Amino acid sequence: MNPIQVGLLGIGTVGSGTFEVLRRNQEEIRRRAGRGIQIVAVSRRDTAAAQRIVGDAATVHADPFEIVRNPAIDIVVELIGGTTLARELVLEAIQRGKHVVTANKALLAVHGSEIFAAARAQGVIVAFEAAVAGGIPIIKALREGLSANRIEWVAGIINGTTNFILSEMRSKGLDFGVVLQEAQRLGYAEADPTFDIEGVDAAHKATIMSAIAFGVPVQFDKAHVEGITALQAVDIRYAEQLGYRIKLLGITKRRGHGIELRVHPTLIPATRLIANVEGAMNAVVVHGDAVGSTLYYGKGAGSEPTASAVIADLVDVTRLHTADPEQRVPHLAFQPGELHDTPVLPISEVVTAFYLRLVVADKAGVLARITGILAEHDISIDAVLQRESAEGEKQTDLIILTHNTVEGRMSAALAQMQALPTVLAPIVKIRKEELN
Ligand SMILES: NC(=O)c1ccc[n+]([C@@H]2O[C@H](COP(=O)([O-])OP(=O)(O)OC[C@H]3O[C@@H](n4cnc5c(N)ncnc54)[C@H](O)[C@@H]3O)[C@@H](O)[C@H]2O)c1
Ligand SMILES: N[C@@H](CCO)C(=O)O
Ligand code: NA
Repeated sequence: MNPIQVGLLGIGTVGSGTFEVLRRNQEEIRRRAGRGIQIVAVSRRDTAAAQRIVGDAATVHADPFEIVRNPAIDIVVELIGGTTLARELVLEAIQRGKHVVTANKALLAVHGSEIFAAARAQGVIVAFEAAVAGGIPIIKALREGLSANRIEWVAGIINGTTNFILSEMRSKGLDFGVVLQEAQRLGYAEADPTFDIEGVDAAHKATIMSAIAFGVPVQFDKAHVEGITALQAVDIRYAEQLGYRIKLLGITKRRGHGIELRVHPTLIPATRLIANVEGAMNAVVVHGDAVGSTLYYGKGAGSEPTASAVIADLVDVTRLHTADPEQRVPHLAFQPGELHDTPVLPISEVVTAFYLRLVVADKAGVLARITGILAEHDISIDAVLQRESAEGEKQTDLIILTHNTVEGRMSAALAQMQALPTVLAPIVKIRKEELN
């Protein structure tokens, strides 16, 4: 049988890795897929650069629509990124009956419902393993391996750039800006690194996992998103003294009648495996009612690790494209007619424990006043640490770990504490999860 014909839109970090791994392992991949997989056309604005990568193995196009409109192409691989042009290209490819493989989490988190509906109508596959946690087969695990379970929660380090930054800051005492530049040089960071450091990229990925875990539509606009730019070195140190590490986590959880969907810096016990995931590595914990907690670890970014997921999708599509669409794994794991409209809860209804750091006047009665306010709001304390403040004499850093509470209640208590004349600086609040 002739090899299946693939067109690559975008041949940058992930595209060039995809081309190289497919070339290097073509025989192994053919034996698995039952048919060769061949990239026959690529698109990049800088056509000379693309030509240098592909030689005479594929045609090079400045205009990606030339590939989408080429009737000889069976599968379009979208590796351009962004949500405007990528959306147009993907929708047109689907309209023309082509299967799509994409690594574009932003596109799916924002336009996923439209794209999956279009794909269903045309009977084509949209595969996206590379979009979440790069090379880790987490989509496969959630959609297929864990399908017996009622999934309770998913929590992951799903942005390599920020984990790399947090790790380097903690272990080498390096400055935020220096580490970010290194992450960009290594090809981990998004074209616009604010997406990484402000938590948006992790929220895109958490949104996709939430949809697949709970059988709800993708709804990025409902996610609560905080990044790491406000995080201070002093809190990383205090957290360590209390036996915790701070990680940027993407979390989605069942809670009563709703779902929590949030990204924020989080204290996690230093003894958890996931607390020891360093550098650009990713890790995701999935908790199912039958299986308990399972952990998936590996490279979530970079050229060949991400290519590994793109090519796994190409193999799936090659095996399945002739199958009856009813026999395929549904895009969002649940049958399209079986998605529920379970609401995503506002952050005020989310339940977590908290780390608080207050800079207070070093006077008798201050601690009692603060613990009193927490008690008035029915928030119970887990641990208290008092340290000499770097801010100056007659000031003390007061670090409080609380037990679980509803965020709205904590916000009310914080407002009251912040108004005390003995509280001398903005109170730092970081959420804490036990992940057990
Ligand atoms: N880099 C990673 O580690 C990684 C990991 C997982 C997912 N992703 C996702 O994969 C996608 C690609 O990321 P990347 O890191 O390879 O990006 P990149 O910037 O290295 O490559 C993008 C490519 O698209 C091409 N391109 C952009 N606009 C174009 C246009 N109008 N016409 C033709 N070509 C155009 C660029 O020339 C470039 O070759 C993004 O959606 C990204 O979020 C990246
Ligand atoms: N910018 C992303 C790439 C992988 O999606 C990261 O740092 O994890
Ligand atoms: Na993946």
